[in-house]
Amino acid sequence: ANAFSTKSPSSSLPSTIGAPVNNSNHNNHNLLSSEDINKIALGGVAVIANFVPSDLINRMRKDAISLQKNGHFRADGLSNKALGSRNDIQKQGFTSNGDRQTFRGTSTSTSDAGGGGGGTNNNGIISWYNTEIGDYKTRKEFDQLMCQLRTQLSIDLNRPTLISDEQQQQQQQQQQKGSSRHEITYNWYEPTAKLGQHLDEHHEETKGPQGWKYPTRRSITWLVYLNDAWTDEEGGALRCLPRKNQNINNNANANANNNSNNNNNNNNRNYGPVGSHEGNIQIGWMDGYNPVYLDAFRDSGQTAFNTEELYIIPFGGTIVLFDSVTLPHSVLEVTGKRQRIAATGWFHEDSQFTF
Ligand SMILES: O=C(O)CCC(=O)C(=O)O
Ligand SMILES: [Fe+2]
Repeated sequence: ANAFSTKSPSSSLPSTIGAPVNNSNHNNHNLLSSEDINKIALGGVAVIANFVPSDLINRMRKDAISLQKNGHFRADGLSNKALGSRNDIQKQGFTSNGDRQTFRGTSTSTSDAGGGGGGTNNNGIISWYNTEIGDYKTRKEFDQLMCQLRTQLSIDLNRPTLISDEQQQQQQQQQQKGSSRHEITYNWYEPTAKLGQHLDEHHEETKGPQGWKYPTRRSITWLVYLNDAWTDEEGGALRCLPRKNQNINNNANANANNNSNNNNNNNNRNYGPVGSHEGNIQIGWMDGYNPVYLDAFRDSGQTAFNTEELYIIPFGGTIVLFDSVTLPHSVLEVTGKRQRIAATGWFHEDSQFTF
């Protein structure tokens, strides 16, 4: 299958606020089916095999390997706040063998899950767009595919600020510097490396004063695996805990009506889209009338009880997409002999200062 082929929207959705919309005017950038869009909108995980052509995957893998050889990756893990700044690799105790290593596309991050090495060169050029290292042409080609994807997500998920500064971004890209609104990285796991369970972004409300500090925050996470095939036995699966029973047939009214049935019918407990939209400051999702933030360890956070478990094998060419706030996930230990290589990134949208 050609990753660039147009897929037509199939199902129609209830038009609740913030629900994904079927817009017939976006055929030029229709990389995802409406089924995939619905999964992302409703707290699930979209997984598409062979999304990126194998020729491009092979060139990206070679690029990552050459950047690794030339010392452009940095050990990078999940920071422990008790140990101080996450940028202090030594304090945090990250190692190249035990932790993820990152070749970063930006130096800015609003989240614990990000941060890490690389960033910009002396001219302020983001590493991904640095023409002087590795295979810039290939990284640029991939970047263009991801920009197309972001445009579709912005329209179909009804998250306008995913692309609202498009013009500014284009200017920045012309200067080959990249944009802080799109983090784009290579990630590298040596055998025995793993990554603990985390969320890529947190609800503004659970971050306290920090929550309103940055103009943008992560909105959509994307992962593209670069491994030449991969087997279960090699470990390194992506473990996800998506919301259970994402049910697109339930609209806001069904939500209210069925609320009293919660005890009898747990399967139909959660309704409505996840993420940021009008009047909803980026909750994980609504459980009846209660917002579920997922950051249970934070004062204002809550736990989601109604999740299922999903394991994704990091097979070359596969793309994985999910809402950055909603999905707890981890990378299981790489048990085989090969390195696990991926391109990963985050599309940003505006932080919500008022509601
Ligand atoms: O590589 C993966 O499958 C996931 C990586 C991840 O969760 C992250 O970098 O935040
Ligand atoms: Fe993550």
